[in-house]
Amino acid sequence: MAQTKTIAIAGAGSIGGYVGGLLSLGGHEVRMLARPAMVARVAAGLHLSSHEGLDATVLPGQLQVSEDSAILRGADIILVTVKSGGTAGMAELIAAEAPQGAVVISLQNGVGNADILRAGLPGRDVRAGMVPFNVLQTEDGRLHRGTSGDIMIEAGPGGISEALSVPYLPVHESTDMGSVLWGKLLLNLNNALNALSGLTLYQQLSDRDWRRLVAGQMDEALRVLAAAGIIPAKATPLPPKMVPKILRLPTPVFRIVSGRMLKIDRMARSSMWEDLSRGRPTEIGVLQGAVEDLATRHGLTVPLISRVAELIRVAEANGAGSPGLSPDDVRG
Ligand SMILES: NC(=O)C1=CN([C@@H]2O[C@H](COP(=O)(O)OP(=O)(O)OC[C@H]3O[C@@H](n4cnc5c(N)ncnc54)[C@H](OP(=O)(O)O)[C@@H]3O)[C@@H](O)[C@H]2O)C=CC1
Ligand SMILES: CC(C)(CO)C(=O)C(=O)O
Repeated sequence: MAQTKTIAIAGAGSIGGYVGGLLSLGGHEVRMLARPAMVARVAAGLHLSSHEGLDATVLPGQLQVSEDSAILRGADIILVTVKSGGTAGMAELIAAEAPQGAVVISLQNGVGNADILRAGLPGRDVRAGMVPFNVLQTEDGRLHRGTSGDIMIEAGPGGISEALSVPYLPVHESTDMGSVLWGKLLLNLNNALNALSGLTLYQQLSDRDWRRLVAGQMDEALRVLAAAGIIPAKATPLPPKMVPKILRLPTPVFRIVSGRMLKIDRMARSSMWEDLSRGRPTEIGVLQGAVEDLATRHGLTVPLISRVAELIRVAEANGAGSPGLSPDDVRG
Protein backbone atom coordinates (compact mmCIF):
# COMPACT_ATOMS: atom_id res chain seq x y z
CA MET A 1 0.00 0.00 0.00
CA ALA A 2 1.07 3.60 -0.58
CA GLN A 3 1.92 5.64 2.51
CA THR A 4 -0.77 5.63 5.23
CA LYS A 5 -2.78 8.87 5.28
CA THR A 6 -5.22 10.49 7.63
CA ILE A 7 -8.40 10.72 5.58
CA ALA A 8 -11.48 12.66 6.68
CA ILE A 9 -14.91 11.93 5.26
CA ALA A 10 -16.84 15.19 5.21
CA GLY A 11 -20.45 14.01 5.51
CA ALA A 12 -20.49 10.22 5.79
CA GLY A 13 -23.69 8.75 4.34
CA SER A 14 -23.95 6.12 1.61
CA ILE A 15 -20.86 7.04 -0.45
CA GLY A 16 -18.75 8.47 2.37
CA GLY A 17 -19.53 5.57 4.70
CA TYR A 18 -18.72 2.97 2.06
CA VAL A 19 -15.55 4.64 0.71
CA GLY A 20 -14.36 5.60 4.21
CA GLY A 21 -15.00 2.06 5.45
CA LEU A 22 -12.90 0.55 2.64
CA LEU A 23 -10.11 3.08 3.23
CA SER A 24 -10.08 2.12 6.90
CA LEU A 25 -9.99 -1.59 6.05
CA GLY A 26 -7.16 -0.71 3.62
CA GLY A 27 -5.02 0.59 6.47
CA HIS A 28 -5.59 4.36 6.46
CA GLU A 29 -6.54 6.37 9.52
CA VAL A 30 -10.12 7.37 8.73
CA ARG A 31 -12.16 10.03 10.51
CA MET A 32 -15.81 10.47 9.65
CA LEU A 33 -17.92 13.58 10.18
CA ALA A 34 -21.43 12.18 10.34
CA ARG A 35 -24.97 12.49 11.66
CA PRO A 36 -26.05 10.54 14.78
CA ALA A 37 -27.51 7.59 12.81
CA MET A 38 -24.17 6.94 11.07
CA VAL A 39 -22.24 7.53 14.29
CA ALA A 40 -24.33 4.75 15.88
CA ARG A 41 -23.88 2.47 12.86
CA VAL A 42 -20.09 2.88 12.93
CA ALA A 43 -20.02 2.39 16.70
CA ALA A 44 -21.79 -0.96 16.21
CA GLY A 45 -19.39 -2.05 13.41
CA LEU A 46 -19.85 -0.79 9.85
CA HIS A 47 -20.97 -3.64 7.58
CA LEU A 48 -19.96 -3.27 3.90
CA SER A 49 -21.09 -5.52 1.05
CA SER A 50 -21.02 -5.42 -2.73
CA HIS A 51 -22.15 -6.97 -6.00
CA GLU A 52 -18.55 -8.25 -6.31
CA GLY A 53 -18.89 -10.40 -3.18
CA LEU A 54 -17.35 -8.02 -0.64
CA ASP A 55 -18.65 -8.82 2.85
CA ALA A 56 -16.64 -7.04 5.53
CA THR A 57 -17.09 -5.24 8.82
CA VAL A 58 -15.11 -2.26 10.05
CA LEU A 59 -14.82 -3.14 13.70
CA PRO A 60 -16.02 -0.71 16.38
CA GLY A 61 -13.17 1.66 17.26
CA GLN A 62 -11.24 0.97 14.02
CA LEU A 63 -12.17 4.40 12.71
CA GLN A 64 -13.10 7.62 14.45
CA VAL A 65 -16.55 9.09 13.88
CA SER A 66 -18.17 12.22 15.27
CA GLU A 67 -20.89 14.81 14.75
CA ASP A 68 -18.32 17.46 15.68
CA SER A 69 -16.49 19.09 12.76
CA ALA A 70 -13.32 19.19 14.90
CA ILE A 71 -12.81 15.66 13.58
CA LEU A 72 -11.58 17.27 10.34
CA ARG A 73 -8.45 18.52 12.15
CA GLY A 74 -5.22 16.79 11.17
CA ALA A 75 -6.53 15.35 7.89
CA ASP A 76 -4.17 14.89 4.91
CA ILE A 77 -7.05 14.24 2.52
CA ILE A 78 -10.69 15.28 2.87
CA LEU A 79 -13.35 13.52 0.81
CA VAL A 80 -16.49 15.63 0.52
CA THR A 81 -19.49 13.31 0.31
CA VAL A 82 -22.46 15.50 1.23
CA LYS A 83 -25.35 16.07 -1.14
CA SER A 84 -24.77 19.06 -3.44
CA GLY A 85 -26.98 21.35 -1.36
CA GLY A 86 -24.59 20.87 1.57
CA THR A 87 -21.36 21.67 -0.30
CA ALA A 88 -21.03 25.36 0.58
CA GLY A 89 -21.75 24.66 4.26
CA MET A 90 -19.17 21.87 4.29
CA ALA A 91 -16.59 24.23 2.73
CA GLU A 92 -17.11 26.57 5.72
CA LEU A 93 -16.48 23.73 8.18
CA ILE A 94 -13.36 22.63 6.29
CA ALA A 95 -12.06 26.22 6.18
CA ALA A 96 -12.55 26.51 9.94
CA GLU A 97 -11.14 23.14 11.00
CA ALA A 98 -8.92 21.42 8.43
CA PRO A 99 -5.22 22.05 7.79
CA GLN A 100 -4.49 24.46 4.93
CA GLY A 101 -2.40 21.74 3.21
CA ALA A 102 -5.11 19.07 3.15
CA VAL A 103 -6.18 17.96 -0.33
CA VAL A 104 -9.97 18.37 -0.64
CA ILE A 105 -11.77 16.12 -3.12
CA SER A 106 -15.43 16.33 -4.09
CA LEU A 107 -16.87 12.83 -4.51
CA GLN A 108 -20.26 14.17 -5.55
CA ASN A 109 -22.57 14.11 -8.55
CA GLY A 110 -23.16 17.25 -10.60
CA VAL A 111 -20.63 19.39 -12.47
CA GLY A 112 -20.23 22.35 -10.08
CA ASN A 113 -19.38 21.06 -6.60
CA ALA A 114 -15.58 21.35 -6.86
CA ASP A 115 -16.03 24.98 -7.95
CA ILE A 116 -18.25 25.65 -4.93
CA LEU A 117 -15.55 24.14 -2.69
CA ARG A 118 -12.81 26.21 -4.43
CA ALA A 119 -14.81 29.39 -3.87
CA GLY A 120 -15.13 28.59 -0.16
CA LEU A 121 -11.56 27.35 0.23
CA PRO A 122 -9.32 29.87 -1.58
CA GLY A 123 -5.68 28.88 -1.96
CA ARG A 124 -6.30 25.22 -1.14
CA ASP A 125 -5.78 22.12 -3.31
CA VAL A 126 -9.38 21.29 -4.25
CA ARG A 127 -10.10 18.59 -6.82
CA ALA A 128 -13.17 17.25 -8.57
CA GLY A 129 -13.96 13.56 -8.28
CA MET A 130 -16.51 11.15 -9.73
CA VAL A 131 -18.05 8.04 -8.18
CA PRO A 132 -19.60 5.85 -10.89
CA PHE A 133 -21.08 3.23 -8.60
CA ASN A 134 -24.19 3.03 -6.48
CA VAL A 135 -24.31 2.52 -2.70
CA LEU A 136 -27.54 1.85 -0.85
CA GLN A 137 -28.15 1.76 2.90
CA THR A 138 -30.01 -1.54 3.35
CA GLU A 139 -32.72 -2.18 5.92
CA ASP A 140 -30.47 -4.67 7.72
CA GLY A 141 -27.89 -1.92 8.24
CA ARG A 142 -25.34 -2.58 5.48
CA LEU A 143 -23.78 -0.14 3.05
CA HIS A 144 -24.18 -2.12 -0.15
CA ARG A 145 -22.48 -1.31 -3.45
CA GLY A 146 -24.68 -2.48 -6.33
CA THR A 147 -23.02 -1.37 -9.59
CA SER A 148 -19.60 -1.41 -11.25
CA GLY A 149 -16.99 1.24 -12.14
CA ASP A 150 -13.88 2.94 -10.71
CA ILE A 151 -13.59 6.32 -9.00
CA MET A 152 -11.90 9.13 -10.97
CA ILE A 153 -10.25 12.16 -9.38
CA GLU A 154 -8.67 15.26 -10.87
CA ALA A 155 -4.96 14.77 -11.56
CA GLY A 156 -2.53 16.59 -9.26
CA PRO A 157 0.54 16.20 -7.10
CA GLY A 158 0.91 14.08 -3.98
CA GLY A 159 0.18 10.55 -5.22
CA ILE A 160 -3.43 10.89 -4.08
CA SER A 161 -4.97 8.26 -6.37
CA GLU A 162 -2.33 5.73 -5.31
CA ALA A 163 -3.04 6.50 -1.66
CA LEU A 164 -6.80 6.14 -2.12
CA SER A 165 -6.56 2.90 -4.14
CA VAL A 166 -7.22 0.08 -1.67
CA PRO A 167 -8.80 -3.36 -2.20
CA TYR A 168 -12.29 -3.05 -3.81
CA LEU A 169 -11.61 0.64 -4.53
CA PRO A 170 -9.37 1.40 -7.52
CA VAL A 171 -9.00 5.18 -8.02
CA HIS A 172 -7.72 6.77 -11.24
CA GLU A 173 -6.74 10.33 -12.20
CA SER A 174 -7.99 12.43 -15.10
CA THR A 175 -6.76 15.71 -16.52
CA ASP A 176 -10.21 16.43 -17.97
CA MET A 177 -12.66 16.19 -15.10
CA GLY A 178 -15.10 18.57 -16.83
CA SER A 179 -15.73 15.90 -19.48
CA VAL A 180 -15.80 13.13 -16.86
CA LEU A 181 -18.42 14.95 -14.77
CA TRP A 182 -20.64 15.71 -17.77
CA GLY A 183 -20.32 12.06 -18.86
CA LYS A 184 -21.52 10.98 -15.42
CA LEU A 185 -24.30 13.58 -15.40
CA LEU A 186 -25.74 12.00 -18.56
CA LEU A 187 -26.16 8.74 -16.61
CA ASN A 188 -27.49 10.61 -13.59
CA LEU A 189 -30.42 11.86 -15.71
CA ASN A 190 -31.87 8.45 -14.87
CA ASN A 191 -31.71 9.11 -11.10
CA ALA A 192 -34.97 11.06 -11.34
CA LEU A 193 -36.76 8.46 -13.48
CA ASN A 194 -35.68 5.72 -11.11
CA ALA A 195 -36.96 7.76 -8.17
CA LEU A 196 -40.29 8.46 -9.90
CA SER A 197 -40.76 4.79 -10.83
CA GLY A 198 -40.20 3.40 -7.33
CA LEU A 199 -38.55 0.38 -8.99
CA THR A 200 -35.06 -0.99 -8.46
CA LEU A 201 -32.60 0.05 -11.19
CA TYR A 202 -32.63 -3.53 -12.48
CA GLN A 203 -36.45 -3.61 -12.76
CA GLN A 204 -36.64 -0.13 -14.28
CA LEU A 205 -33.91 -0.71 -16.86
CA SER A 206 -35.50 -4.04 -17.81
CA ASP A 207 -38.50 -2.08 -19.14
CA ARG A 208 -38.02 -0.66 -22.66
CA ASP A 209 -40.52 2.14 -22.04
CA TRP A 210 -38.48 3.43 -19.10
CA ARG A 211 -35.29 3.06 -21.15
CA ARG A 212 -36.84 5.11 -23.98
CA LEU A 213 -37.37 7.93 -21.47
CA VAL A 214 -33.75 7.69 -20.29
CA ALA A 215 -32.62 7.77 -23.91
CA GLY A 216 -34.89 10.74 -24.70
CA GLN A 217 -33.37 12.79 -21.87
CA MET A 218 -29.85 11.84 -22.96
CA ASP A 219 -30.56 12.89 -26.56
CA GLU A 220 -31.77 16.31 -25.33
CA ALA A 221 -28.69 16.70 -23.11
CA LEU A 222 -26.27 15.59 -25.86
CA ARG A 223 -27.73 18.25 -28.19
CA VAL A 224 -27.17 20.92 -25.52
CA LEU A 225 -23.61 19.74 -24.80
CA ALA A 226 -22.80 19.80 -28.53
CA ALA A 227 -24.11 23.38 -28.77
CA ALA A 228 -21.94 24.33 -25.77
CA GLY A 229 -18.84 22.63 -27.23
CA ILE A 230 -18.64 20.17 -24.30
CA ILE A 231 -17.48 16.65 -25.12
CA PRO A 232 -18.68 14.29 -22.36
CA ALA A 233 -16.32 11.46 -21.41
CA LYS A 234 -17.40 7.84 -21.47
CA ALA A 235 -19.03 6.80 -18.20
CA THR A 236 -19.56 3.27 -19.59
CA PRO A 237 -17.39 1.35 -22.06
CA LEU A 238 -19.52 2.88 -24.87
CA PRO A 239 -19.22 6.42 -26.27
CA PRO A 240 -22.01 8.62 -24.80
CA LYS A 241 -23.71 9.03 -28.21
CA MET A 242 -24.16 5.25 -28.48
CA VAL A 243 -25.84 4.88 -25.08
CA PRO A 244 -29.33 6.14 -26.14
CA LYS A 245 -29.23 3.75 -29.11
CA ILE A 246 -28.41 0.81 -26.85
CA LEU A 247 -31.13 1.82 -24.38
CA ARG A 248 -33.75 1.72 -27.16
CA LEU A 249 -32.91 -1.87 -28.17
CA PRO A 250 -35.46 -4.63 -27.43
CA THR A 251 -35.00 -5.87 -23.86
CA PRO A 252 -33.38 -9.29 -24.59
CA VAL A 253 -30.76 -7.62 -26.83
CA PHE A 254 -30.30 -4.75 -24.35
CA ARG A 255 -29.66 -7.27 -21.54
CA ILE A 256 -26.86 -8.94 -23.49
CA VAL A 257 -25.17 -5.70 -24.57
CA SER A 258 -25.55 -3.87 -21.24
CA GLY A 259 -24.44 -6.95 -19.27
CA ARG A 260 -21.05 -6.56 -20.93
CA MET A 261 -20.68 -2.90 -19.98
CA LEU A 262 -22.29 -2.46 -16.58
CA LYS A 263 -22.97 -4.75 -13.62
CA ILE A 264 -26.12 -3.91 -11.64
CA ASP A 265 -27.38 -6.11 -8.86
CA ARG A 266 -31.05 -6.58 -7.99
CA MET A 267 -30.96 -4.22 -5.00
CA ALA A 268 -29.51 -1.01 -6.47
CA ARG A 269 -31.64 2.14 -6.65
CA SER A 270 -30.68 5.74 -7.44
CA SER A 271 -29.60 8.11 -4.68
CA MET A 272 -32.55 10.32 -5.66
CA TRP A 273 -34.96 7.48 -4.83
CA GLU A 274 -33.29 7.35 -1.40
CA ASP A 275 -33.74 11.14 -1.01
CA LEU A 276 -37.46 10.97 -1.85
CA SER A 277 -37.93 8.00 0.50
CA ARG A 278 -36.35 9.92 3.36
CA GLY A 279 -38.22 13.15 2.61
CA ARG A 280 -34.97 15.01 1.86
CA PRO A 281 -34.40 17.56 -0.90
CA THR A 282 -33.09 15.91 -4.07
CA GLU A 283 -30.23 16.96 -6.36
CA ILE A 284 -32.60 17.61 -9.29
CA GLY A 285 -31.39 21.24 -9.53
CA VAL A 286 -27.76 20.23 -10.19
CA LEU A 287 -28.60 17.31 -12.52
CA GLN A 288 -31.59 18.02 -14.83
CA GLY A 289 -31.24 21.67 -13.70
CA ALA A 290 -27.66 21.93 -14.98
CA VAL A 291 -28.77 20.83 -18.46
CA GLU A 292 -31.73 23.24 -18.38
CA ASP A 293 -29.41 26.13 -17.46
CA LEU A 294 -26.94 25.28 -20.22
CA ALA A 295 -29.81 24.90 -22.72
CA THR A 296 -31.14 28.34 -21.81
CA ARG A 297 -27.69 29.85 -22.34
CA HIS A 298 -27.65 28.38 -25.86
CA GLY A 299 -31.23 29.25 -26.80
CA LEU A 300 -32.42 25.61 -26.63
CA THR A 301 -35.21 23.84 -24.78
CA VAL A 302 -35.19 20.38 -23.17
CA PRO A 303 -38.90 19.52 -22.77
CA LEU A 304 -38.56 15.96 -21.46
CA ILE A 305 -35.81 16.92 -18.99
CA SER A 306 -37.93 19.84 -17.76
CA ARG A 307 -41.00 17.61 -17.39
CA VAL A 308 -39.00 15.07 -15.35
CA ALA A 309 -37.58 17.86 -13.16
CA GLU A 310 -41.08 19.21 -12.54
CA LEU A 311 -42.38 15.76 -11.51
CA ILE A 312 -39.52 15.41 -9.01
CA ARG A 313 -40.29 18.84 -7.56
CA VAL A 314 -43.93 17.78 -7.07
CA ALA A 315 -42.80 14.54 -5.38
CA GLU A 316 -40.40 16.50 -3.13
CA ALA A 317 -43.22 18.86 -2.12
CA ASN A 318 -45.58 15.94 -1.39
CA GLY A 319 -42.97 14.37 0.90
CA ALA A 320 -44.50 10.90 0.44
CA GLY A 321 -41.57 9.10 -1.18
CA SER A 322 -41.60 7.77 -4.70
CA PRO A 323 -44.92 8.46 -6.45
CA GLY A 324 -44.58 5.12 -8.30
CA LEU A 325 -45.31 6.62 -11.73
CA SER A 326 -45.47 4.71 -15.01
CA PRO A 327 -43.60 5.75 -18.19
CA ASP A 328 -46.92 7.08 -19.58
CA ASP A 329 -47.41 9.23 -16.46
CA VAL A 330 -43.97 10.73 -17.05
CA ARG A 331 -44.66 11.42 -20.73
CA GLY A 332 -47.89 13.15 -19.68
N1 LIG B 1 -25.65 7.13 -3.14
C1 LIG B 1 -25.10 6.78 -4.30
O1 LIG B 1 -25.21 5.64 -4.74
C2 LIG B 1 -24.30 7.76 -5.11
C3 LIG B 1 -24.19 9.08 -4.72
N2 LIG B 1 -23.38 9.92 -5.44
C4 LIG B 1 -23.24 11.31 -5.04
O2 LIG B 1 -22.46 11.36 -3.86
C5 LIG B 1 -22.86 12.47 -3.04
C6 LIG B 1 -23.23 11.93 -1.67
O3 LIG B 1 -24.37 11.10 -1.83
P1 LIG B 1 -24.86 10.09 -0.71
O4 LIG B 1 -23.72 9.41 -0.09
O5 LIG B 1 -25.95 9.29 -1.33
O6 LIG B 1 -25.47 11.13 0.33
P2 LIG B 1 -25.98 10.86 1.82
O7 LIG B 1 -27.06 11.86 2.07
O8 LIG B 1 -26.25 9.42 2.03
O9 LIG B 1 -24.71 11.22 2.70
C7 LIG B 1 -24.32 12.50 3.10
C8 LIG B 1 -24.40 12.52 4.62
O10 LIG B 1 -23.70 13.66 5.10
C9 LIG B 1 -24.47 14.19 6.18
N3 LIG B 1 -24.05 15.55 6.47
C10 LIG B 1 -24.30 16.67 5.76
N4 LIG B 1 -23.74 17.73 6.38
C11 LIG B 1 -23.16 17.26 7.52
C12 LIG B 1 -22.46 17.87 8.59
N5 LIG B 1 -22.23 19.18 8.62
N6 LIG B 1 -22.02 17.11 9.59
C13 LIG B 1 -22.25 15.77 9.59
N7 LIG B 1 -22.91 15.13 8.60
C14 LIG B 1 -23.36 15.87 7.57
C15 LIG B 1 -25.87 14.06 5.68
O11 LIG B 1 -26.82 14.26 6.70
P3 LIG B 1 -28.19 15.09 6.39
O12 LIG B 1 -28.91 14.31 5.33
O13 LIG B 1 -28.84 15.14 7.71
O14 LIG B 1 -27.73 16.43 5.90
C16 LIG B 1 -25.84 12.64 5.15
O15 LIG B 1 -26.04 11.71 6.17
C17 LIG B 1 -24.03 13.13 -3.78
O16 LIG B 1 -23.59 14.19 -4.58
C18 LIG B 1 -24.55 11.99 -4.68
O17 LIG B 1 -25.20 12.44 -5.84
C19 LIG B 1 -22.63 9.49 -6.50
C20 LIG B 1 -22.70 8.20 -6.91
C21 LIG B 1 -23.59 7.25 -6.30
C1 LIG C 1 -24.54 5.28 -9.54
C2 LIG C 1 -25.75 6.09 -9.92
C3 LIG C 1 -25.70 6.41 -11.40
C4 LIG C 1 -26.93 5.18 -9.70
O1 LIG C 1 -28.10 5.72 -10.10
C5 LIG C 1 -25.73 7.35 -9.11
O2 LIG C 1 -24.88 8.17 -9.36
C6 LIG C 1 -26.69 7.71 -8.05
O3 LIG C 1 -27.48 6.90 -7.60
O4 LIG C 1 -26.61 8.90 -7.62
